[in-house]
Amino acid sequence: MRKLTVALGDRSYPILIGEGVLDRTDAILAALKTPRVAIVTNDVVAPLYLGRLEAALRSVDVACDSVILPDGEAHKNWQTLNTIFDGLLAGHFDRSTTLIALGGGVVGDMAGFAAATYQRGIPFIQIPTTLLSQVDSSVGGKTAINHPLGKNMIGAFHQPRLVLADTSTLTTLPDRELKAGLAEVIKYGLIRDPAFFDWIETNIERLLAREPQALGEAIERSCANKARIVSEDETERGVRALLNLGHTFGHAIEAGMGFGVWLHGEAVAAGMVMAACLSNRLGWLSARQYERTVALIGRTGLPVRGPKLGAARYLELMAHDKKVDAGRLRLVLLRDIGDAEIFADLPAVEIAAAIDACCEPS
Ligand SMILES: NC(=O)c1ccc[n+]([C@@H]2O[C@H](COP(=O)([O-])OP(=O)(O)OC[C@H]3O[C@@H](n4cnc5c(N)ncnc54)[C@H](O)[C@@H]3O)[C@@H](O)[C@H]2O)c1
Ligand SMILES: O=C(O)C(=O)C[C@@H](O)[C@H](O)[C@H](O)COP(=O)(O)O
Ligand SMILES: [Zn+2]
Repeated sequence: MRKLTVALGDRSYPILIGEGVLDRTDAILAALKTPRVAIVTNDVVAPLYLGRLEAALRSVDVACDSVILPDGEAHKNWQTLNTIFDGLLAGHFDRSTTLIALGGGVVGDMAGFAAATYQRGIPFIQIPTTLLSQVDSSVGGKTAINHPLGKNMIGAFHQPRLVLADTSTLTTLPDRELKAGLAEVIKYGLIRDPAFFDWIETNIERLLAREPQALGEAIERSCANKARIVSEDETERGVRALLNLGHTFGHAIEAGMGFGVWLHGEAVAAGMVMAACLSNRLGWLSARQYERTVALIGRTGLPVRGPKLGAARYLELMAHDKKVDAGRLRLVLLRDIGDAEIFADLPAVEIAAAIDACCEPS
């Protein structure tokens, strides 16, 4: 088992990574206020892992109920969030209850937001079961739902008490979802960890073949990068914005195509290509490093081009980005592989040209 800590003073919490950590009731018990939990999951994950988690909890006398959400990004909205509140209220869950998110990033973001707001805030635990959620969304306390006009527009920062990333759950994950998770793994290399980028280049076939040792290392190095950034800047006043590389373009793709058509990781992959292309056009990222970026994303089987929505539509959607400051669009761009920076006041004509250059031909 691998263990990391997100260092946030008295709100610090452990991330346990490894095969079988879902059954680590000792860690769960240590994170509970009282032996009562509500598990939030979805109708794909429940038949796979809910019974096992419930049995483990009951074996140590923890009372548990569950709320099962419909699967998918299209359901990351108010209506589904309300079903969590309905379940919690109907079951007379009080403020001493701990909520457990069992599933991918959609379940984690929604359960986390429910925990942040139910009776003004209850503790929660993340048990991520997709690669993307194990390397990114379960760590750091960003919780949210979507709005038709934009991604994650309504949410809160609310840190979990514990993250249990059981790598054995990845055996049931579809290939498309595994690749989507690798987009966020590549992101860490691009924004701050050039040695990790080199390692991914060397090991991408092992990752795609789901070699446990390679996946474990990728998850640990990703979480270590994220934990460090979150510890430095919990609420995105500065360096945390770098975790948004490719996301301003990517969120436009997700909203523009309709939530769930492009997976988050796929949209981020195409968005990172756009960000790298713009960085190259502006003279910051060398042609060689731009080519390496596109090549690695392509070898992963992720899209290296966005859908042809038209640059004007992209820019319209990107204007809703949460990094917009007093009406000024801000984008994360690359000076080099492993060296990212946030920029404002970029020429719109250059942004549009990069989008056009990185979209599918009509
Ligand atoms: N909070 C954050 O910091 C953060 C970071 C990155 C992404 N996100 C959000 O996370 C979401 C994407 O997360 P995701 O990629 O995990 O998608 P997801 O939650 O939709 O899960 C992907 C699919 O895999 C299924 N699934 C989950 N675990 C499985 C398993 N072990 N075996 C088989 N199927 C399984 C899910 O039911 C779903 O159909 C987006 O909404 C994105 O905005 C949040
Ligand atoms: O944790 C963060 O900070 C991130 O930006 C991680 C991203 O991968 C994630 O997709 C996040 O939800 C995007 O944040 P948002 O604030 O743009 O919604
Ligand atoms: Zn993301």
